[in-house]
Amino acid sequence: MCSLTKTLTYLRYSNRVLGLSPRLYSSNTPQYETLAVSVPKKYVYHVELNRPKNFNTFTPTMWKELVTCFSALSDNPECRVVILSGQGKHFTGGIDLNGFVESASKAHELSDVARKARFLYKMIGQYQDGITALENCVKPVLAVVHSACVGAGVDLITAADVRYCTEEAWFQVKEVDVGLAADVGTLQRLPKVIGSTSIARELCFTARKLPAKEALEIGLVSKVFPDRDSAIQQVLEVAQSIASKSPVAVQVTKQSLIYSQSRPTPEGLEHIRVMNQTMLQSDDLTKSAISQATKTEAEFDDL
Ligand SMILES: CC/C=C\C=C\CC(=O)SCCNC(=O)CCNC(=O)[C@H](O)C(C)(C)COP(=O)(O)OP(=O)(O)OC[C@H]1O[C@@H](n2cnc3c(N)ncnc32)[C@H](O)[C@@H]1OP(=O)(O)O
Repeated sequence: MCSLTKTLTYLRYSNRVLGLSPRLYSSNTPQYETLAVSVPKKYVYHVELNRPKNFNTFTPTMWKELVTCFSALSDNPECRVVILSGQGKHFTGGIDLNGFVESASKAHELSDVARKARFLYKMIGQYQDGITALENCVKPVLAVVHSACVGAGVDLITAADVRYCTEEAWFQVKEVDVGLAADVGTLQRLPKVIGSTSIARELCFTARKLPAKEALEIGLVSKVFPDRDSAIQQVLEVAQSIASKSPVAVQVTKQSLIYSQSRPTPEGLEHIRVMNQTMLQSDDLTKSAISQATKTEAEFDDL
């Protein structure tokens, strides 16, 4: 082996062992089996569902990796905003039906109803955690959907902060068609996201395909782009704009929105009051004020 090949082999090996990838904007990009993480711009992380040959369907590994990945990004001071998209033909075809049948059939190996129930209760909880990981991540998550977003995909994107899609994208709350009541978030989040229980219930009961145009009309997505590349490019600009602002202000804003979405207003007000009795003392406040007054860009410390 020539010395250059040896060096490259060593670098690839040490990066893999250390969980690092040689990226320009960060020294901190762990890789996963079902998710690809990159850092396209400073402070902007891109998470891609990475099972393109299987339409990015959700496997037991993917549910677990969503938790690990979004929890790591939440804790990563170099990350200020996350873009979530899918590789390949579709954003996602939902849960991997073969894997799901296999996992669920493990319950049937148990002889007693209480033990079967406990097994399934745990499994559903683990899957719910994979979706809720997006909400628990204090950095804003911007989802970009192209082509199909089926079943678990809708659960996933309704836990994101902002949603965008391409013109040929479509959404389907498919669960009733496969004999399930959706149980990892759509029933709880979709009505709040679109602000219409009537439309949400119609979509959940009928499992009809919702095209991009209608998704925009009902407020499921903020904007529709011609194709995936232009969508990612434009959303990258939104992400950079968010990343340029005080991470204290942005992250506490997300925490307050999430906390308040399922609580009465007085509780939300108390929560932000307690948060801001500390956060208003941050240097970010002064830096932002100076930047606004002088029309200059502020540099904020990592958070
Ligand atoms: C505790 C429970 C937690 C979560 C539960 C979540 C529930 C769900 O996610 S419900 C939704 C489940 N998904 C589906 O029902 C997928 C339905 N499939 C489709 O809509 C389409 O196949 C497609 C994903 C949009 C892809 O369309 P297209 O590009 O036209 O390819 P096809 O020819 O339809 O499919 C090719 C091949 O892929 C198989 N396949 C598609 N999706 C899945 C899947 N989710 N799991 C397993 N296999 C899937 C499809 O059956 C075809 O297989 P062949 O053997 O080639 O026929």
